[in-house]
Amino acid sequence: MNQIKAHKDILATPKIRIANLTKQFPTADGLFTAIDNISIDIAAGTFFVIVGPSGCGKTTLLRILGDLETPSSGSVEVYAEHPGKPGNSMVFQGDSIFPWMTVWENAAYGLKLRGVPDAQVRETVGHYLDKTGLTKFAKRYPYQLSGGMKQRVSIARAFANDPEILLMDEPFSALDEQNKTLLQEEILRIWEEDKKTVVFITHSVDEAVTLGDQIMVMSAHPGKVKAVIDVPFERPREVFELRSLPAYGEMVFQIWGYLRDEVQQAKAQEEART
Ligand SMILES: Nc1ncnc2c1ncn2[C@@H]1O[C@H](COP(=O)(O)OP(=O)(O)OP(=O)(O)O)[C@@H](O)[C@H]1O
Repeated sequence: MNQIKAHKDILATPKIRIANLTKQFPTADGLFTAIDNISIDIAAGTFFVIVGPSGCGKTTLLRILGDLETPSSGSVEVYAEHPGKPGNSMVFQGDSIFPWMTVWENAAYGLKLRGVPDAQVRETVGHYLDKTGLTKFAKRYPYQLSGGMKQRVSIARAFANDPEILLMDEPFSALDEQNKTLLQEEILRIWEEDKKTVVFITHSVDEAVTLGDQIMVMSAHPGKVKAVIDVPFERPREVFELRSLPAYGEMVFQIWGYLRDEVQQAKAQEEART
């Protein structure tokens, strides 16, 4: 269980504190180090994006933040501002909504689970279905939805749940380019409302620069922090406007500079294994 701190400690501390975090998995060949001594503080209200080559430990880190894995050593602390609210909500790539529930029921799931009064559930779910363009589809089941719409349900559910932190693992990676851009615009708009602390994994440097306040580049296995870069672009952001700025292209180029060697190293590691 992540350590949750009381409100009085919050002003003096970041929202998420990762300290000397290492994760090893037992394998047939001995211990495999997926994450190697990562330390980072994430301030409240930061849209924090993680990029790194395949297999560098991004998902493992997110799963530890989400209490789905335990650290081998070191610690992860999430500072709770509203005790009683859920610690985190996760959005994964691909299908992560319940196929037997309607859009509305899926979005309301977290709130109902913790006994939020019906009127408040109606208001909150109505708000996020509206924000994600799903109001008309509230009574549909997932099999009646496109991939982009299913991801919208997942996002509506995560925001409606109102967690301390939002964890997103490549939520748009399975979508086509147009849908991806639309969802990036939507998430920017929704996030702008209450600026929750988000940790977001992506393989796309463009997506990282479009969405993020800070970008952490991880090294190839074993996963370490290679660089943490502040993204200076003002908010609210418009995706196309932002992408037309020369400074945007320069930033993408800079992040690629950090990432390129790591991607090559990860490829070489993979080839050595096969
Ligand atoms: N339960 C496990 N047992 C053994 N090894 C594991 C386990 N979970 C993950 N790993 C290994 O740890 C490393 C990091 O995995 P992880 O899924 O966190 O990487 P990733 O950066 O998210 O990769 P990708 O970008 O391809 O999704 C990989 O080499 C993976 O095979």
